[in-house]
Amino acid sequence: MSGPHRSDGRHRLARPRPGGHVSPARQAAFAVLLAVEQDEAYANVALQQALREGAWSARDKALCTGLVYGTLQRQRSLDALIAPWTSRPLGELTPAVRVLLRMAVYQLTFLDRVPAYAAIHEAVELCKSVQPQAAGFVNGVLRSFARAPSPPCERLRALADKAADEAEAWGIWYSYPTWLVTRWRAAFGPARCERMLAACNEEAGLSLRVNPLRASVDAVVAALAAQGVHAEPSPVSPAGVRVADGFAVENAAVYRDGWVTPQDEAAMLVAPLVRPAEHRRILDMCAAPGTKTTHLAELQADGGDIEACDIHPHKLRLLHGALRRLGIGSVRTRMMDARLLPDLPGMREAFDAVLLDAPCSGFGVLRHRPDIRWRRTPDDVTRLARLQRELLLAAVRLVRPGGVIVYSTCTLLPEENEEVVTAALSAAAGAVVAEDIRDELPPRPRAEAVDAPPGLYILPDALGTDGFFIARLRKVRAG
Ligand SMILES: C[S@@+](CC[C@H](N)C(=O)[O-])C[C@H]1O[C@@H](n2cnc3c(N)ncnc32)[C@H](O)[C@@H]1O
Repeated sequence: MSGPHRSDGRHRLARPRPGGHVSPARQAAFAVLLAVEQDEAYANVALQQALREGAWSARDKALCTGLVYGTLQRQRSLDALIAPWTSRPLGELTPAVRVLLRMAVYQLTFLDRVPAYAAIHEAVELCKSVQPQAAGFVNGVLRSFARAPSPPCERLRALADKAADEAEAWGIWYSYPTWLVTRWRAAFGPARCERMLAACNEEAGLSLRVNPLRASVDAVVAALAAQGVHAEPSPVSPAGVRVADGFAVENAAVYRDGWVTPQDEAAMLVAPLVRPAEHRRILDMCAAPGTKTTHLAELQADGGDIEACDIHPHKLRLLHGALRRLGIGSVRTRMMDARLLPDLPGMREAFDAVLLDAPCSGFGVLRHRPDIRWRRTPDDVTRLARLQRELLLAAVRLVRPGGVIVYSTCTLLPEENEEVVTAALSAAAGAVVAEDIRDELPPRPRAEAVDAPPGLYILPDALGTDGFFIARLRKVRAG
């Protein structure tokens, strides 16, 4: 393979080899951030790969993760803070120097427990190992930054106050692209928008969905307690368990033995709305890596008939692994563009229920994917909305009269959500109608869900979960 990209999105990480002492956490964080900056690596994939490659203490793992996610998340704020201290615009520096400055200024600004000398010294040592001629420059910028009289947060506030308008000011202060702030303000109102901006910068907790084929919520809580891990039933989903920070679930028996699947609690609300117990033949159109497919099968006690489709073979392999681990036998998989499914023989109106958990811009999962905010553009949103409309129209052709379609995304833009469903309702000319799903939600999300007819949102500031949009349509006549 010639370039840095591989078909599964994984990356070759070039580790720097500094001469002076640099903690393994900072070395690895730098390698991941550089891969994101210069090779457009996905941060979560590159980070997982880096963490798999070493024997990590829990402390180093947490520091590395915090540095990668924090630096990416706060990138706009950091760039604004750094700009006054460099003679050249940041965009003209090499990716390595840009990343080193951001990583160090992130520590100097947002991490109270990291001493300034450690952040600066290790940035300079790392610089010597990758671009020695720039080490003096990095040292000078960081020392001047650290010596400035006012605290960095005050300086950031002053920079935000100078912005042209409130959306730009929040973009600098909370570190988001202005276009996204503008759209959230328009969709959810200024007060809610500001709460969402703050919430998506919080660290995500770990939640697990319990596989009822193998265990109960109480049994999982007890098994974890026996290992000294605090867990408690989720207040959001009856299938969920919240687990204490820092728990490495992939190494735990409850995971290996198929008792649990890591899943955000808002995502756990989607599959029950398909009403799997009432619908035997279900199509999951965009299924991989299968977190919701397996939930559907669990809710059918593995006694239904589920077809799971996805366009990407490497993601379908993850789904196959999940089926094996969870002991599920009622799911068949198919690799293809789901928009073409209605053209296959025997597929038209063949399903009692269809789940379309559509590919989307992902702005509801910023806590897990902080780099998305810089990666996605308004053009991506327009392109995704077109794909979503086409997929939903295919879903209408695939479900039988009387059956249901659940449409969900983990993004928070009307263009990809209520506008997609509204367009499908009008294109279907009365063949499908929207259903009110609020009363079928568990009590906490029922109280917190925000109406966005023909669907609803679970917003990320409400329950400490990711943000989701969910709508359900029922086919009332053939068409
Ligand atoms: C939001 S993810 C699905 C997540 C999955 N439902 C889960 O809970 O694990 C969207 C998926 O759609 C797939 N996809 C994108 N375009 C597609 C298409 N035209 N047909 C089928 N799958 C597609 C992507 O590969 C991705 O796995």
